[in-house]
Amino acid sequence: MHGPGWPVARSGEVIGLLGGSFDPAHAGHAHVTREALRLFGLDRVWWLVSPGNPLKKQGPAPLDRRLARAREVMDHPRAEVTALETALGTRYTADTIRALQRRYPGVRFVWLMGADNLASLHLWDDWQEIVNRVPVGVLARPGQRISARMSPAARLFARARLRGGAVRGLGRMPPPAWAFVNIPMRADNSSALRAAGEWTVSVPA
Ligand SMILES: Nc1ncnc2c1ncn2[C@@H]1O[C@H](COP(=O)(O)OP(=O)(O)OP(=O)(O)O)[C@@H](O)[C@H]1O
Ligand SMILES: O=C(O)c1ccc[n+]([C@@H]2O[C@H](COP(=O)([O-])O)[C@@H](O)[C@H]2O)c1
Repeated sequence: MHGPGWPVARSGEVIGLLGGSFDPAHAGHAHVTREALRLFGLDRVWWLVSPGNPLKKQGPAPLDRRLARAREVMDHPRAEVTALETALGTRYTADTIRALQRRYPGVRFVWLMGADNLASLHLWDDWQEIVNRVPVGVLARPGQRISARMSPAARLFARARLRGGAVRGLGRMPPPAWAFVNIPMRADNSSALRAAGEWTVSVPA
């Protein structure tokens, strides 16, 4: 049983987790979510709208505002926008995954991310534990394919990489298992939207 506000998942379901600042959410996030649902054999995807990326110095826009925008952008029956990290009181991904596995026993979680995050995964707290706890699905992003494939994480876990048709079974593979998919890429990014003044960090009066 989960209290109000906790997304529902049945035992045995495969749930992709897309963590991010979503400051603001954009069509690139929605695109990678649809591709992940299609390619990795996922039942659903939950967006984890972060209280704040632990590696970023500047805090993001208020959570409620980011959640509202994310819900406008992501409209899919099998995708859900959540503030789970705020509810769980976690900020680091390893802590979030441990907490979700405790709260949802029997549910299979898959960590999803763009190629830029694979390139810097080795800087995350307990990053090897993340890869050893859940399968990881990586989606191509412009300018990041080579840095991601040459990254410390890709090298250390080279033997755990799935290829070809095996990628479809990612969610049911025992970790460590990861896949990189060469989807049609979209250049959307939140930094550009902030720089263009389309998303101001200050709270509206
Ligand atoms: N266009 C995109 N293609 C592939 N992956 C993406 C794309 N945009 C975002 N992602 C992935 O979605 C997740 C959340 O991204 P995030 O909220 O940081 O957006 P962002 O556009 O990367 O933001 P910023 O420009 O502020 O760094 C990350 O794993 C990121 O790699
Ligand atoms: O756990 C960490 O050390 C860690 C370091 C950097 C980023 N992350 C997570 O990576 C996801 C993408 O972050 P961002 O800010 O690039 O959208 C988000 O869920 C962050 O919490 C996690």
